[in-house]
Amino acid sequence: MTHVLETAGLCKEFGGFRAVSDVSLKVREGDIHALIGPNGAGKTTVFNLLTKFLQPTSGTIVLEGRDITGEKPAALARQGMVRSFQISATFPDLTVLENVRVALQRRSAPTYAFWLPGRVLDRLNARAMELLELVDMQDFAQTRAADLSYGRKRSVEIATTLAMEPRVMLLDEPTQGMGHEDVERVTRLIKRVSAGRTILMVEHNMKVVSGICDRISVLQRGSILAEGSYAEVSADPRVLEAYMGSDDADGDIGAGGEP
Ligand SMILES: Nc1ncnc2c1ncn2[C@@H]1O[C@H](COP(=O)(O)OP(=O)(O)OP(=O)(O)O)[C@@H](O)[C@H]1O
Repeated sequence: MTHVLETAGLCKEFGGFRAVSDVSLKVREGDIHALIGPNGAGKTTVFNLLTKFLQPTSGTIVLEGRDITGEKPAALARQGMVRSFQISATFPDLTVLENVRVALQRRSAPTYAFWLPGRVLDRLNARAMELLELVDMQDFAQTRAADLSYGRKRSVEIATTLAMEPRVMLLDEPTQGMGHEDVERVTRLIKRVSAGRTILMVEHNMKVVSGICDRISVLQRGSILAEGSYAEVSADPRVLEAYMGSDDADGDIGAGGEP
């Protein structure tokens, strides 16, 4: 089994406080891998380390065999790892199609071009429509991004992330703040766009995790407590104990969470 993303002994200290401690994470190629854990466990910090928003105190991060520990965030996208929802914010006054086209343009011509030949624009529009179809947003192509519901905005963000052609996609709480219908729609969407790529996501909603994730790493107090399938980690007494007394209502792994 090939590991597309691997950390070894990853640590992050803030002042004297160790938020992430000796995390060795192995993400298998093609998996949807979830990072879960009670509030304050260190999920966001690990995510920020992986995407280079934070520099580790010690440890290494290897992407597809290359050590990326010292890389800048922007360099990662060129190397095939893209984080959604942070760098791919939508432009509210542009239409959905224009938003995806801008993302495609950024990928194909990083230097700003004022004018594009018609045939280039046609090609970008055709590809943008393909991506919108992939996320079920083709009927909203001419809608202003600002006029979309929250869940549909996130679908557009997934399309703009896909425009970067990521082999590894990092999703930071993709269903956070969504109603039941949007959660189901975005969950289906993540499953669909996972074809041919690897996804690592921080997710609190256990229905989403149990429904689509192949492998789960459970963090507690900065360290990996357990790893495995949902069935394995949800049956692990240490995991149940870690969630016990946590105010992480959605993440109450002990409350079941079958798809
Ligand atoms: N910049 C910082 N400075 C100091 N402490 C920090 C900083 N960022 C995070 N921490 C601390 O590190 C620990 C882990 O935080 P982190 O946000 O990574 O947890 P989390 O698992 O993502 O939590 P949540 O589920 O609540 O988002 C917490 O105790 C937090 O207070």
